[in-house]
Amino acid sequence: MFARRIAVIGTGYVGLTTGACLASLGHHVVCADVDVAKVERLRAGKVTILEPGLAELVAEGMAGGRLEFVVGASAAVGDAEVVFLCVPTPMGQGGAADLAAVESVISEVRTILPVGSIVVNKSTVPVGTAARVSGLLKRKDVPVVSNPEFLREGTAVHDFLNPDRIVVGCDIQDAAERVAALYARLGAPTVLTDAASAEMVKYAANCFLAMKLSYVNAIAELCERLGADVADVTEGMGYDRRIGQSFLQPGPGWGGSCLPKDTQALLQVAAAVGYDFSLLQATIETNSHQRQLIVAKIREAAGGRLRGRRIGLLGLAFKAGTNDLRDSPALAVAALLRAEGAELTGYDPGIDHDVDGIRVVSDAYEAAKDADTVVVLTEWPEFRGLDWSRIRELAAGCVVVDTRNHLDPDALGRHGLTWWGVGRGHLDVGQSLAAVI
Ligand SMILES: NC(=O)c1ccc[n+]([C@@H]2O[C@H](COP(=O)([O-])OP(=O)(O)OC[C@H]3O[C@@H](n4cnc5c(N)ncnc54)[C@H](O)[C@@H]3O)[C@@H](O)[C@H]2O)c1
Ligand SMILES: O=c1ccn([C@@H]2O[C@H](COP(=O)(O)OP(=O)(O)O[C@H]3O[C@H](CO)[C@@H](O)[C@H](O)[C@H]3O)[C@@H](O)[C@H]2O)c(=O)[nH]1
Repeated sequence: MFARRIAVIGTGYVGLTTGACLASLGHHVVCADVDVAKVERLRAGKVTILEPGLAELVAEGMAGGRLEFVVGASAAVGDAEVVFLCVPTPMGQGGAADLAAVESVISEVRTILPVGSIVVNKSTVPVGTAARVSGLLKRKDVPVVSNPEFLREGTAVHDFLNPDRIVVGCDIQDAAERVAALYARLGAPTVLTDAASAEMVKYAANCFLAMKLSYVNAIAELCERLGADVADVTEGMGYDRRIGQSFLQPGPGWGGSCLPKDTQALLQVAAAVGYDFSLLQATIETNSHQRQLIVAKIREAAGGRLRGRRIGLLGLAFKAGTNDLRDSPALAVAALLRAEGAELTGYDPGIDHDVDGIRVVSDAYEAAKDADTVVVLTEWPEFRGLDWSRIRELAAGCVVVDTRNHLDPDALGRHGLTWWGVGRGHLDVGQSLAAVI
């Protein structure tokens, strides 16, 4: 393998992981960000996002002289052979992806990119963006390649180094092959395609995952109304290899920094070409409805009203293993509870500051203290091992609403608590789950 000189623009979840992992594969990487304080922290070896193994890889790369951090894209690209764009593409007006950061980097570096270098788009961008970036670059010698990233937050390093697949798209085959070669050591299946198809893979995959989750949340609601147990239903579905066991866990709705914006963006892209993507629209609406259903469940658990009720929230991040609060379903549910007059105290292992009107405390017991209802919103493993008899003593009420079906219902029942899951019925004090379903 040839070590390449690589620039990575943007040092967030994707950029920092890409930079540190490519350095660990032997490449020489310069990472750039506009956020001066972030660059200073990274230079001091401080990684503030919660990603297992990332701080260690950053330290290793810096110590080995293969990874450095600079302020501003122009300071990174001077002698780069390959330039990765890992900047945000947030939801813009009307739901379309906002490409301002991508465009700003291109206008910053277009005249100083080395002859024959390659621009690689790793940010999630709508079909046609590679062509648009090419047009902005006005550099016939610099191909633009689409190489979408599929890592998940909380397992970013693992996912980057053990990908299910690498997708590389460019209308110039040689450029696509040069980018694919950077990952050769990973031995992953590689899809070499045109730029538009590579861009489409990313949205098609994320929207499919969102659709799977909305579907399973709808099935969970039906299970609840019909007296079936969604855990057994999804297990039974998942053994079918065409369906698979993963992404079948019902919850308070899907969220995070990607699925919500990417579903909206594809909807806009579809509308722009005259296609009414009602399946995707329903996927989004079902997700928003799921939050209402969860709030209705908490309201019922709290005795039919939320005004003045104290609700103890366990988990605030959009899923376990991350301290990312962007588009967190937990915060969306919390906002609805607050709008109905509930008083919220919350605990999350990754969060140490108050958020959106939620008084954030430093452990689960403090969150449960005096709570009329305790609600699990994020599936942190530590919640399984809580001392439920202590929670029973501290809380004012005795219902735990487990929106992730994460806890052991029998363990709660043994300590005088009533467990309410999603799509699994209720477990009242002294009952075992088998008795109610
Ligand atoms: N977070 C994920 O799990 C994930 C996974 C796959 C793909 N993506 C996609 O990757 C892209 C980046 O996502 P992220 O979560 O890493 O974002 P992020 O917000 O964590 O990080 C983006 C970084 O880019 C920096 N930045 C913004 N403008 C810049 C500029 N002009 N020059 C240099 N730096 C600049 C920001 O300061 C920030 O540090 C998005 O398109 C996202 O959809 C994200
Ligand atoms: O069975 C499940 C699985 C997930 N979720 C929820 O779905 C959301 C998204 O989860 P996940 O996909 O693990 O999070 P992300 O880190 O946002 O990763 C998604 O978005 C990234 C950014 O595009 C992609 O790279 C990843 O492949 C894609 O999984 C979260 O709210 C989860 O709690 C469930 O409710 N049930």
